[in-house]
Amino acid sequence: MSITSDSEYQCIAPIDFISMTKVPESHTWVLNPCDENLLESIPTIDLLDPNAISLIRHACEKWGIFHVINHGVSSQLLDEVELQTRGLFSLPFDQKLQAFRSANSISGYGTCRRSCLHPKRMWSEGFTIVESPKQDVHKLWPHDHHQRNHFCDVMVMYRNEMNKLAETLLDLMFGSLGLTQEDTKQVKPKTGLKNPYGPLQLNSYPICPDPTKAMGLAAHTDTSLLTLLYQSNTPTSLQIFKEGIGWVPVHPLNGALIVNLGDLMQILSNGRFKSVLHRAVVNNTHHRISVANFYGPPNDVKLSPLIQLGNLDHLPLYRSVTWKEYLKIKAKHNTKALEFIKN
Ligand SMILES: O=C(O)CCC(=O)C(=O)O
Ligand SMILES: [Fe+2]
Repeated sequence: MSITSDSEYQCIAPIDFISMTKVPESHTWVLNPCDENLLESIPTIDLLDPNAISLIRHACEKWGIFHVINHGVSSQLLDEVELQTRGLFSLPFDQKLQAFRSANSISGYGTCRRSCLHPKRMWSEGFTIVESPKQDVHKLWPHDHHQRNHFCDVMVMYRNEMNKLAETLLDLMFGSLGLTQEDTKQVKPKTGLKNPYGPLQLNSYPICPDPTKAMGLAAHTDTSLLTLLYQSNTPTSLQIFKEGIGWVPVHPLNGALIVNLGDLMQILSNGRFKSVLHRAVVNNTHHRISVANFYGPPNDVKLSPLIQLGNLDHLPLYRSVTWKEYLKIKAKHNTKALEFIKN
């Protein structure tokens, strides 16, 4: 496994959102809204653009997030991933609970792992795939082996495509800092391992009777090196926090994938690239889904700012940590975690 178990987090079961006609007290948040009329928007990078490398560097320094187009992942595969994800979350609630994740595991059905860090619950449910999804999927469709096999095949294919794309993007990002593939090879997942990559997270945001009072996914940064996110073409839900502006909406862009930087990238780049604070809100007309592929190094590789290489010639801002150690710090300090490994 390339990630720690979630014993640091308490497992909290979702509720049956379909049966809710109002937002219960347990799920009521006070939201500081986002200005939907903002003209600012995240950059879009065309991977076929000859200037892609410098555009990526600019996007990573200024935004920590961008849309990527001409990424080489087929629209048929993206459509199928959305269809399968919708199929899973449309199962009866009792059926989904059969695959409820246990206290010492990450995989399966449940609420966002960070739910227990907040006094109120979120308006979302998730399904996490760490190694093979086979066991959990068996609990969801016990009598339909065709459906089970198809779901697993689609998700495995998608993960492979995402990890290939993440690798390409990582080379471009590191390359833009003057780092070579040799410099960075130890922080990349190792294909020889049983399960070299981070988890795949399927997110579902059911229709909400009062979106002004509910939170889909609370503000957080990802711990990964980078996250590749697919979002359904439903009303805008993802928002990022930009210093000096506030919450900026990330509108769906047909065929594009979202690339967002995680804390490990901020550490490796010695703060040159920023991990992005983001959250998801909900709506009262459409069931939204998103699929996040968290890409990162093997669990036990020590990561420190790559200052002696490339053109990161400053004192290291962060001490070295493994992904596993950092997840423990994150479970305790959430969005303040990076402060705790500052030199
Ligand atoms: O649903 C989204 O747009 C965001 C998902 C996300 O941030 C996550 O899974 O970490
Ligand atoms: Fe995230």
